[in-house]
Amino acid sequence: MKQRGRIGIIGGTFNPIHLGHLMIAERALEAYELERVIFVPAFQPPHKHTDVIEARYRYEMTAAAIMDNPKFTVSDVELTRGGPSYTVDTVRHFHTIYGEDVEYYFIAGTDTIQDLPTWKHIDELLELCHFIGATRPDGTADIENIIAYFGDVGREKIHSLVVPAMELSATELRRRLRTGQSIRYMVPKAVCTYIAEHDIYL
Ligand SMILES: Nc1ncnc2c1ncn2[C@@H]1O[C@H](COP(=O)(O)OP(=O)(O)OP(=O)(O)O)[C@@H](O)[C@H]1O
Ligand SMILES: O=C(O)c1ccc[n+]([C@@H]2O[C@H](COP(=O)([O-])O)[C@@H](O)[C@H]2O)c1
Repeated sequence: MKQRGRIGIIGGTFNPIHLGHLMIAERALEAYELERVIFVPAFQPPHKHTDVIEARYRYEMTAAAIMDNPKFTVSDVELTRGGPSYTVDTVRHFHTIYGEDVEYYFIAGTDTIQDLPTWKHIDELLELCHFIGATRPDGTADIENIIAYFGDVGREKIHSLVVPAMELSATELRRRLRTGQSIRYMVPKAVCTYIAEHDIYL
């Protein structure tokens, strides 16, 4: 039987995108032999309601961040769709575009994986894609409870990936920017330049 191609998807608010996101995408690509990873900035992240800048800026920063990696691409599907950015709608969209010969791996931090039981149409979503939970140094590294919660499907579809601990978050970056501190070496140079040129995070 022909082996199905594998595509990674990393969804996020990317407010702003940082080296933690890029590192987990690269590690997932390598560990799961993904052909490429699609970065999908959320238009309206379902679980985040405050302190989110306009989607266009977050999309453009993401495009700038991945520019030098031919295996990384960015999709505007959630911006175009508008409304709350439910992952099930996004993965359905990719299934429609690329057909059934592709397996999808949604890449996330373990903090995100902890919330999976509350996601829209999670049972359908677990049929449509795998999840890779990259360890995050915030006490949410153990996702065994979530894997067990979903039983056989959880054991088949949710995977834990140990990655180097990077104590980086967009929250911390926004805090640093607002207090005039440096974010150099925490985001790609192109993202530093973009933020400086667009006067965002004032
Ligand atoms: N340092 C990190 N290590 C591992 N995973 C991360 C890291 N930073 C973010 N992620 C994961 O990347 C995905 C997208 O993250 P998101 O855009 O919400 O960034 P964030 O840094 O968590 O943002 P914020 O601090 O605003 O909540 C999430 O699944 C998150 O868990
Ligand atoms: O589909 C859902 O119900 C759902 C609920 C919470 C988060 N998500 C997705 O998970 C990704 C990470 O979300 P966040 O809020 O940590 O940036 C992003 O792509 C969100 O759209 C999706």
